[in-house]
Amino acid sequence: MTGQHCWGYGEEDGPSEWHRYFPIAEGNRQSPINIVSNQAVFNPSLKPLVFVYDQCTSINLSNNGHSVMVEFDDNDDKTVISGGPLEGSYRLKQFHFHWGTQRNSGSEHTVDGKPYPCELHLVHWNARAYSSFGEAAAAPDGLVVIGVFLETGGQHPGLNRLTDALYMVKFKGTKTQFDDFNPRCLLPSSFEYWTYPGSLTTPPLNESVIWVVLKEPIKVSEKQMEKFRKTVLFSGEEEEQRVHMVNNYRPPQPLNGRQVHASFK
Ligand SMILES: NS(=O)(=O)c1cccc(F)c1F
Ligand SMILES: [Zn+2]
Repeated sequence: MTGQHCWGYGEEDGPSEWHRYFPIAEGNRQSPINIVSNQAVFNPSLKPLVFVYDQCTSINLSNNGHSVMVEFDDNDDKTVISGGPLEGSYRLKQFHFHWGTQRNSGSEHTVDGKPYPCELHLVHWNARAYSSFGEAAAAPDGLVVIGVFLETGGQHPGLNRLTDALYMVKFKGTKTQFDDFNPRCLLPSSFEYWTYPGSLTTPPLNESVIWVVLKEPIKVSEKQMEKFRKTVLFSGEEEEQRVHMVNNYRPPQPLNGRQVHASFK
């Protein structure tokens, strides 16, 4: 493990080892967490979430060795979220996923101890207060990540364009053009959510994220989940070992007295 370049999800370099190079791993506002639904406090002052995604410009789909990610043009306020617990709007930078080997593990957040097979993260940054994503990622109110649970059920038509393109980003460090993908199709019908102050769930684990986890999962088919599990690798094309990208999730971290708020009763 050398600095921010080399960490993973294996025995030697996985979540239990991250504290060696990223001591904030043992901080007091780490993510993910287990959400205990009957301890979440309904906060009537929380506003509805507003997703302004219609003018979004997706750029590429890539495999960064930790997840598969779709990046967006964030040079202006075309694609933002506002409302909810937020002051002002936050710009969409990228979305990515975390998943397991079968349906009883894979998500990062859990609800009453229950994991989902996959979790989508839509990463936004505070472009009003900071001049770059990097600067925002170092600030306590710099980032907002929307967490969406994926549950297995019927096929999700909107996800097919992505799962059909995964073969293009099989290896770590590969990317492919990916235009005109509007992530609104990956949102559930209800925008009810839990929210709490937390961190990135991967190194550098900055404690700069306002988490907004949607209660309603979206349904994807087992076949679509299998595409994630069987197509993309942690390893690069030049590496000897071919290791499927699975179980790229950090387990829940101590709440350390944080309050989880609910937008709903
Ligand atoms: N898993 S995660 O959503 O916390 C995350 C991961 C990498 C970079 C980020 F900006 C980020 F938000
Ligand atoms: Zn994530």
